[in-house]
Amino acid sequence: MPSVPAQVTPSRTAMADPGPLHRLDDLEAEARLRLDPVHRDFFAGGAGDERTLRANETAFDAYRILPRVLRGGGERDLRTELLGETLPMPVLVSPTAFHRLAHPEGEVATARAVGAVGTVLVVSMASTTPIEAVAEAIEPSDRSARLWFQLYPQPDLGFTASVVSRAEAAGCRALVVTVDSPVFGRRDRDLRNGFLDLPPGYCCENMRDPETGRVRDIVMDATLDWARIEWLRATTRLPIVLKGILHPADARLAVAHGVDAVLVSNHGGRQLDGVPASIDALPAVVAAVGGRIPVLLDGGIRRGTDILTALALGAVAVGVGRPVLWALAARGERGVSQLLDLLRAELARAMTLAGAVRPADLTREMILDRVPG
Ligand SMILES: Cc1cc2nc3c(=O)[nH]c(=O)nc-3n(C[C@H](O)[C@H](O)[C@H](O)COP(=O)(O)O)c2cc1C
Ligand SMILES: CCCCC(=O)C(=O)O
Repeated sequence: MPSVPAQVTPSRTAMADPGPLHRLDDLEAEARLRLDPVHRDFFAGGAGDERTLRANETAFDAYRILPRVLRGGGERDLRTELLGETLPMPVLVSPTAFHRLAHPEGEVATARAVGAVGTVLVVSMASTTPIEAVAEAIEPSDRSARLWFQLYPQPDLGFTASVVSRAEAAGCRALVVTVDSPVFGRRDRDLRNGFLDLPPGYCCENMRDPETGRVRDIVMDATLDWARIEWLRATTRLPIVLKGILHPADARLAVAHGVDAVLVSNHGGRQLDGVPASIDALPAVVAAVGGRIPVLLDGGIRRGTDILTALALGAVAVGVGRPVLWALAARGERGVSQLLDLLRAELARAMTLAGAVRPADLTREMILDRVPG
């Protein structure tokens, strides 16, 4: 397998205290200074012409918040019920691969930071730290991160079952099955950069064969179908979240197959270019599901007002992907905590200004859509 060409050596000297974080955007700028440009392109990039990647963020421009006033309420309460648990806020960390390319402490640093706020970290199947080590890193804390495990179902059912068992044994509380990747998206930046595999010394630790210790490649399986979801349903007692639902008909099928939640996502614009921005696909999925299971969303969430918009349009919670990688690369564990604190503070302020005390107070009528730019 080709390794990554040597590029700049990111500066990893002892980080001075980066100070407070005022804007999420600052993290990306700081990360750019520290990351190998090839890895930065892998994190930042999308498929094809990156139309969907851009749309994920810009689509929020077409929505306006119609606030209510004189509703009082004092302190905001961001607590969110999801899959039988109470999260401190409606924000999850979406699964992203290869955190050790962002920071030497990788997924362990991410998990500790997520633990500090006690929300959900969806650990990628393509994590560069084994799920057991991620779980151990957060064990001693009383405000632990809740770990969910993201799965690319593999054609080898025995191996898939063994990965699911590992996730269960490590204490993961849900299985997030990615269904938008029957084949890998075509990503021009990575092709140009020759980034086809992890550099020496890193691997997808969750792909280690329990018997041989050999690390398998992740297979994007074009035979994946609803029968395999039924098989998974019968294989695990963990709640199953389908990640990568965009079509309302698929959302209805998800409900019919006993899935516990759907995550409206286009994989951060990295799979099929030309699909709608996640926020634009959300309302039809919410309508199709009709409250029977929770609907989550990721893609382009960068501000508290983006979270507010998604919740008002019917999402129960949202995920963030790239911002976590920028935070990790820029400031390590502290950066990820600062990012989550910033999103929480921005959401609380936006809710206060919009007259909502709790997420449940955010309703469809508070959003005007198709506002011309
Ligand atoms: C560098 C990178 C790696 C990703 N790796 C995975 C992955 O391993 N599994 C997965 O289901 N989604 C993966 N995703 C998609 C994210 O879970 C999420 O859907 C997306 O990043 C959300 O959009 P955002 O980056 O605009 O927040 C990845 C995204 C990025 C940017
Ligand atoms: C095999 C790694 C998959 C990571 C991924 O899902 C992505 O880059 O979007």
